[in-house]
Amino acid sequence: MSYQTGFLNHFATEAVEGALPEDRNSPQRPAFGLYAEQFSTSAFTAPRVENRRSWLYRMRPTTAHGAFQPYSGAPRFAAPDGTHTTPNRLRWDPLTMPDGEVDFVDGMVTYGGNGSPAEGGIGIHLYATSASMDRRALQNSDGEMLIVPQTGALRIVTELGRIDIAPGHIGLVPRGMRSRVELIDGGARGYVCENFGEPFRLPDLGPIGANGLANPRDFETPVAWFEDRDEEFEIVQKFNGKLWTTTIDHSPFDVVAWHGNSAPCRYDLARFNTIGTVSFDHPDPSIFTVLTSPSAIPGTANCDFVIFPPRWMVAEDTFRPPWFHRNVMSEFMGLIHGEYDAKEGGGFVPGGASLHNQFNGHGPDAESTKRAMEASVKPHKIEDTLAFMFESRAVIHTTDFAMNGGLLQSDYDACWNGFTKARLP
Ligand SMILES: O=C(O)Cc1cc(O)ccc1O
Ligand SMILES: [Fe+2]
Repeated sequence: MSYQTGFLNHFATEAVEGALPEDRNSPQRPAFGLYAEQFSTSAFTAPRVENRRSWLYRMRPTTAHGAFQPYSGAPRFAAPDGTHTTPNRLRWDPLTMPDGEVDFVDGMVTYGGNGSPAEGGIGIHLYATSASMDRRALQNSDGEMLIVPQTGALRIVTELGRIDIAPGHIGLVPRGMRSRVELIDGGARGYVCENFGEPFRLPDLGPIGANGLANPRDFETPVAWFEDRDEEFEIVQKFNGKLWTTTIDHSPFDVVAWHGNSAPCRYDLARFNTIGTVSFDHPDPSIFTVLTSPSAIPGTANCDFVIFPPRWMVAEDTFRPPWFHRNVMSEFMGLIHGEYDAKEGGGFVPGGASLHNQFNGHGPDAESTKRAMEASVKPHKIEDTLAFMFESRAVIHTTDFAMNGGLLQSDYDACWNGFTKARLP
């Protein structure tokens, strides 16, 4: 597998020499009879710094297909309808692996979301899959997909090339781009943030300076790759919250060359340059932001993707775990491996998830609080752990599966029982 490095670069790549026009985007007759197609994930007139588009040179135009029909698979891949929205703190056990052959599309399970593909917002999904997608592709017209594997490595075949992601990596597929998810080493499970808002980008660094957090050069975008297969392929399209299907008589992965800045990429979270306090107090978790999707309100994200990676804790005279907290932003968390430092009492396990919706109090469980208050604050390395958060400006609505699917823990609130009352002088 070959990659080009950099975040949002203007890349140029060809799988066959001479396929990529050098001097213009749309020659009268592209090389070898290829067809030029512009793929736009921003409005044509978006400011240059926001403008995202690529030019694809493919064996057949994407237009050659019949009408899409409603798709009847993927029974749990559907936005919440608003009837299960709750202020309660929620925590879930991991998904069980499916019986039989279930691919990435049919194995998607929506837990929550907010907004809509038209107005922005996010969809939050977990997946459990036992089979590679074969002769079919997913086109998500509603949102960009941030894929966070928890077990099992994935090969994501996209129109612009292939990326491999194992647990500890993330993959990012642009809105509207076709992709196929293949399993590299058997069954796989993980999380997906579907971003209806502004595409993810690196956060500003402010006083941190020109370097740090996720560095642009650690993002990897595939080189052009195509397959020449004259067989039936199904295209499953997510469009305005619903799934549709159509069939074409060839592989949609027939892009021989492309150039541009709207492209899939992967990132190894181990490359994250984690920054924290070297004096006192626990910084706000925004210090751990990998990628952000801004809203129209400055500094108030449609979605922040935040990680809690291995790191040194050195703060003095400080309560080191996450503090107790009520937040205008809503917080959905997952755990890739290890233990999260605010939940040492157990219950938040790899593959599981939690939701702390807008303004509902949360923070370290009683066990973590006790340990942190009694600990001697010597330098201590938090190791073998990787948690993350999808943080969003609007309430996260939950689905029927999230509330009644058998994985919701009934006793989550109890992790905050037993705090002794302060004794005043
Ligand atoms: O566990 C959480 O809820 C996420 C979180 C982490 C942190 O370090 C500080 C605040 C916060 O909300
Ligand atoms: Fe929080």
